[in-house]
Amino acid sequence: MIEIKNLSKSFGDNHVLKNISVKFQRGKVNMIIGQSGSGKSVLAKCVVGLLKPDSGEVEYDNQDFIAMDLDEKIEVRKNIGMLFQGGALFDSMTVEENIMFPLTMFTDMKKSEMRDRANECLERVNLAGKNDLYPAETSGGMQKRIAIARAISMKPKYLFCDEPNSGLDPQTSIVIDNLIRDITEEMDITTVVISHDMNSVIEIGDYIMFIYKGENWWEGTSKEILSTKNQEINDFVYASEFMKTLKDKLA
Ligand SMILES: Nc1ncnc2c1ncn2[C@@H]1O[C@H](COP(=O)(O)OP(=O)(O)OP(=O)(O)O)[C@@H](O)[C@H]1O
Repeated sequence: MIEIKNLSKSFGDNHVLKNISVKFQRGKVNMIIGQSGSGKSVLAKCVVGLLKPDSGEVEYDNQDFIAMDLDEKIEVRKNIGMLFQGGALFDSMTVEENIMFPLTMFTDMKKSEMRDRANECLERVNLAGKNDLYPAETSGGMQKRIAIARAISMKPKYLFCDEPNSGLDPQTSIVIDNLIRDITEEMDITTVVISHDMNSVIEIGDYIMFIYKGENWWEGTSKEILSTKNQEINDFVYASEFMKTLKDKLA
C-alpha cells in the first residue's frame, strides 16, 4: 500500500498540489484522473521521488519515503516499476536488452538468469521470441507491452503507469488495460495509473481519485463515479457526447 498524507507542492506562485491525502491499495488498480494541468503528473513524480514536495508524507507500506536517506530510497525504488507515456524504450537496444536493463542496473544476476527472466516477462506479455527485434521494428501496442515487460522484470511491489493508452487504438488499449489489471492481481502489486481515458477507468479502475485544481476532490469506485452528483466530476466524465448519450440511455 502507498499512503500519501497532506502533500503540497508549488512552483513559485503556482500551487499545484494542495494538501492531498489518499491511500493506494495493494493488488488494486488505483487511478488518478483529472483535467489537463490539474496536477496528476506532479503528484506521481512526488510519490516516486522525482520531485520533492514542499510538505506532507509518502509512505510505502508504512515506511516514510521522504524521510529516507538516499540508500534507503534506492532500495524502495528497486521495487517500483514505471511505465512512461510513449513507452520510453531505448531505441539502440533490442527488446531483450531493454527488458534486462533494470536487472543490469540493480541486480547481481548472471547474464543467463537475466535472459531467463526477460523470456518469462516476454511470455507474460505475449511477445515470446521477439527478443532480438529493435523497438523501431515493433508496433505502438507491442512497444507498450515491451515497456510493461521491462516494468515487471524486477518483480515490483509498486507500478506507476502514466497514460498507458496514449496513442493506441481502442482495441489495443483494452489489451494493455487488461494486461495491467491481470499483472496487478497476479503479482499483488500496488498499481497507480494516471489516465484521461474514461473507458479504462470503468474497465480496470478499482479505486479512483479525481484531482481538481490540485485538490483531492473526490474518491471512490468506478461504479460510484458514474452515479455521483458531484458537478466537477460529471463535467469531466460526461464531457463527450458519447458519454452523455450513454448516460441518458441508462437513466
Ligand atoms: N517542473 C515544473 N516546473 C514548473 N511548473 C511545473 C513543473 N511541472 C509541472 N508544472 C506545472 O504544474 C501544473 C500541473 O502539471 P501536471 O503535469 O501535473 O498536470 P497533469 O494533470 O498531469 O496534466 P496532463 O493531463 O496534461 O498531463 C501545471 O500548471 C504545470 O505547468
